[in-house]
Amino acid sequence: MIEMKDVSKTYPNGVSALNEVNLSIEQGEFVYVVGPSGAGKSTLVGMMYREEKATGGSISINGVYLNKMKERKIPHLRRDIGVVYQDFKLLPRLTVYENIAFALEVIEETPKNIRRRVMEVLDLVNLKHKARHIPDELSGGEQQRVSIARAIVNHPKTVIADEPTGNLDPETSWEIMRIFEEINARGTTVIMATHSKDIVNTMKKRVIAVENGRIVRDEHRGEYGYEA
Ligand SMILES: Nc1ncnc2c1ncn2[C@@H]1O[C@H](COP(=O)(O)OP(=O)(O)OP(=O)(O)O)[C@@H](O)[C@H]1O
Repeated sequence: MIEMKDVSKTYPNGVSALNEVNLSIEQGEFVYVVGPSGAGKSTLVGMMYREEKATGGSISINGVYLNKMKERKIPHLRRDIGVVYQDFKLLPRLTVYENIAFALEVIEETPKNIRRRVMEVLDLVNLKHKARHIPDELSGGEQQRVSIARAIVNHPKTVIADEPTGNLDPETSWEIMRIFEEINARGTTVIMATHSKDIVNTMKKRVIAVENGRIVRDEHRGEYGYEA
């Protein structure tokens, strides 16, 4: 469960990006975060994995309070939260296999378990045949599938995605969304900031709308609510 109580964020330059936000997300939910450009979506989801630190209020994930967390504990937190970015953030010199295995090597999994688990997630995203390729040899959609595989390889309880289809064409975006649906169906919480009206309106999930750093709407089976 993720809980935010009166969470605010003012950046060092004085920009107030979030204002006393309250929200609660249960394990296993699928939540879209929508809103105009600059509304505070990235700031909101970034605070859930301590990419951004709140300047007011409290955030907890499964009972762990993120704003009190010491910097050295952050890698530990990230083991339980998978993150997917708009621009994939794959390591360019490593193969697909190595990009995914890396997350398991740092926690000193046995080579046998690493191999089994990497092949399992590659199978889930349908990319076993590209295991030995480097990111540059893949399409955008394939690179995003690798980054999703990397995000879930540790069996995180939560996956946070910040505009994961922002760089992809509509058809490829739907392939990516089917993978997120599958991940969510297995019990993982999925929280996704997006500008995709089509996806939000078709999928009928919980929708949280942010405007000027405040939550202005929180609906189950919600709509995008803005022009695309
Ligand atoms: N590192 C930063 N330093 C200062 N201001 C920032 C920083 N990051 C974001 N902001 C400001 O905070 C506000 C919220 O930005 P944020 O990126 O969270 O919005 P967003 O809804 O994700 O926008 P977009 O849809 O364009 O990605 C904006 O006014 C933005 O300019």
